[in-house]
Amino acid sequence: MSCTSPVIVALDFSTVEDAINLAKQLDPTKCRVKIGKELFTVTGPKIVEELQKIGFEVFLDLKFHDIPNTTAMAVKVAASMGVWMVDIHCVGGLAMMQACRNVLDQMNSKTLLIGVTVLTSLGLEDLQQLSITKTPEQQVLSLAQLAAEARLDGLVSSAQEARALKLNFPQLKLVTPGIRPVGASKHDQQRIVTPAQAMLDGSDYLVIGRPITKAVNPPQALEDILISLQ
Ligand SMILES: O=c1ccn([C@@H]2O[C@H](COP(=O)(O)O)[C@@H](O)[C@H]2O)c(=O)[nH]1
Repeated sequence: MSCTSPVIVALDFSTVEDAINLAKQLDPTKCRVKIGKELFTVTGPKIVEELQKIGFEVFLDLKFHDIPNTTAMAVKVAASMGVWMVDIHCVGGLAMMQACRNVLDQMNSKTLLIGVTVLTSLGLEDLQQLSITKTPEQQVLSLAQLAAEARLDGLVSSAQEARALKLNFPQLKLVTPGIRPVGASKHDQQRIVTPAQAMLDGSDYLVIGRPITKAVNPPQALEDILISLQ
């Protein structure tokens, strides 16, 4: 059965056992799962297969960023593993994003290609330290313009930028981490939004890690978030 829920649970774990143990508590019709750098580095591709075997659609969040050929070949391998979604950094540039789009088109792949704009852990001061004089929203919008030109399927941004992105790029799916239920710890995130507000503002997918995975009762934490969206 395919998943219609907007929630993507970030499985940020350091062992296959911990990741599978958490995934098995969740229902694949109520969320998708995301494999990030920590889990993939420790497990390699077998974790993708294991999660697919128990019914989950997988977002492989490795945020590829390299020269066009290297990035496109990495995206090709990810797509051949049957992942539902894969991401690349928009700051890799237009040619890099186009190379990734082309490789997926040549394969007739259905894997969604998503461009990371400005990480949700970054605020205005962090951008200034990087010699970026734009606000986070201005920087997100200018990277979104390039991603749209490269015909990406969507963007990773904070839900704080969702309204402006949906207005200007209605064709792009918005994947938004930095989601925090009211009262939850921010941890290392800066540009946070509640699940309900993110959906109201135009997010298509909510990436949620610690508020679910570190909860005393992870399936109940997911259920509470889904109820808050009704
Ligand atoms: O801008 C970004 C891009 C990716 N992420 C990833 O999302 C999750 C968020 O986890 P939380 O525990 O809910 O903070 C994590 O895997 C990040 O690598 C992001 O946070 N921001």
